[in-house]
Amino acid sequence: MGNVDGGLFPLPRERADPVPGAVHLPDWLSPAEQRALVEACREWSRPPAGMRTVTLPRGGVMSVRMVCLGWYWYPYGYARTAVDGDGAPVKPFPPELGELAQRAVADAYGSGLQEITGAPGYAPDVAVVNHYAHGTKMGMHRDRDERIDAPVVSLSLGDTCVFRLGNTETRTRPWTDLELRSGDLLVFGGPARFAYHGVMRTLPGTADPALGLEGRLNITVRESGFG
Ligand SMILES: O=C(O)CCC(=O)C(=O)O
Ligand SMILES: [Fe+2]
Repeated sequence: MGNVDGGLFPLPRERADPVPGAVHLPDWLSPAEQRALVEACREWSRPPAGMRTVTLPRGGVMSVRMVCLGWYWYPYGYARTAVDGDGAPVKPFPPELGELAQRAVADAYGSGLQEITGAPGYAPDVAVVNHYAHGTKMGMHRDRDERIDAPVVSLSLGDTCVFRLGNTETRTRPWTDLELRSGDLLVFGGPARFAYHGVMRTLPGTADPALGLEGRLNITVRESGFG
C-alpha cells in the first residue's frame, strides 16, 4: 500500500524503475519550475500553430488537446507546419526545454546512462504538450514516429493521473500503473522506449490551486532523429 496523500506531512515518494529503462522521479520539478512551465505552456498554446484537437485517420477524435514544438506531430508522422491545423509553421523547440530534458535523462539514468541508446549525447528537438481536461484520457499506444530510439522525457503538471506503462509487445498485460503527480518526471528509454503506455484517467482537483491550471498538462520531450 503506497502513501495515501493529503495529510499535512505527506511521505516523500521514492524513485522507481517500473520496468527496465523506465525511471520515475517524483517531485523532480520544484513548485517554481512547475509554475514557469505552466506559464510557458500557456504561451505555446496560443495561435498560430497553437493548441488543437487531433482527429485520427479513422475519424476518432483524441480527447486531449495538443500543441507541438520543434516538429509538428500528427497521426502518424511529423511535419514542419500545422498540417492538420491552421497550416502555420510549428513553433521552435526552446533550447531551455532541451537542457531541462538533458538534465532529466542524466538524473534518471545516472551511472547507467551509457547503457541506454541515445542517452549519451541526448539532443532532443521535439516537444508535445498535451492538455487533459477533466474526464479525458489517452489510449494505449507507442511513441514510434521518431526515427531514433533516444529516450522520451515526460513531465507532469497539474492534476494527478493514472499512467499505465505496459510492455513492448501488446496493449495488454503485463503493465504497471503509476500515479504521476505535478512535478513528476518519467523517462522511458532503452528497453522501455517502445513500450505501450497510456493515461487511464486524471484525478480532478488534485493539483495545487496555486499552479493556476485546470486539469493536467503533460510535456513529452523527444529526439526526432530527422537531422
Ligand atoms: O500524458 C502522458 O503522461 C503521456 C502522453 C503521451 O503518451 C504522449 O504524448 O505520447
Ligand atoms: Fe506517448
